Amino acid sequence: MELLLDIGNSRSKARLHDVGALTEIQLENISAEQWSSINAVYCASVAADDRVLAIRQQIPSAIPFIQIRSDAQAFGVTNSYQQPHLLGVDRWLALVAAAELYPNTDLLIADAGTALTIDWLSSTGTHQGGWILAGQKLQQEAVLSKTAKVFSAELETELLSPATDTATALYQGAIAALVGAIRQAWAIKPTQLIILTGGDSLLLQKYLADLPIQLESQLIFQGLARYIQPN
Ligand SMILES: Nc1ncnc2c1ncn2[C@@H]1O[C@H](COP(=O)(O)OP(=O)(O)O)[C@@H](O)[C@H]1O
Ligand SMILES: CC(C)(COP(=O)(O)O)[C@@H](O)C(=O)NCCC(=O)O
Ligand SMILES: [K+]
Repeated sequence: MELLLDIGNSRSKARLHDVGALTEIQLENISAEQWSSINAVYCASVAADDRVLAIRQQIPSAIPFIQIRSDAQAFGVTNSYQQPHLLGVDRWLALVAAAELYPNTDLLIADAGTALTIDWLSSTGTHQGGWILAGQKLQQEAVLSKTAKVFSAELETELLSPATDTATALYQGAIAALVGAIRQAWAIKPTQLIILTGGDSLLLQKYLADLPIQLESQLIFQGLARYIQPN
């Protein structure tokens, strides 16, 4: 069994990997018995090194800790960055997993977390580049932090429509930015499929129902799993 870690800028997520099956788990809930059957930890982090260090301290030191980095090429996927290691490892792993799940298919991959990333992957496994923009919360926080009279509220709306109060206007503006960017990406370079992942993927899905969307909530973990070395 292996422990897979996805350390994002907002939160850390963990899965136990057992012969291909992924089970959600909280690091602090892993029992002594479970630790004893974990052969290795595979970690993908886009967060600061001190976050990784703090997490590492919760892991028995005898277990090998393998930190995955973006490659120029692996598993039939080619990175488009001139300096491949600078592509976020979460974006890299999403490409690796998507190429395996949807072979011979050109894809747009949108990862809606702290940031929204949008990446194009050709049917032959070549990353063609992508975009980074502020995610749902950051979109709102940017406006809140630089204005005096805008305020927010806990909201959920079903449709995008002209808003007639401040909090809804801010919320819908944020959703429109994300949905708009995904639609714009698809408009300038359409693909057979759009894969949505990340904490806000479910939220965004309902505003994109007319597009060929596939939700893949475990994409980063599926990418990490490809790096598991046989014992
Ligand atoms: N259980 C949850 N806990 C925290 N955030 C969640 C949860 N479910 C969905 N979200 C949404 O997911 C977003 C974070 O997405 P995630 O992909 O985990 O980000 P990151 O990888 O950048 O840490 C939050 O902004 C929030 O809107
Ligand atoms: C763009 C990101 C911040 C997204 O991270 P997340 O929203 O998942 O926390 C991350 O992939 C990153 O730090 N990338 C490095 C820069 C790049 O990909 O070009
Ligand atoms: K992201």
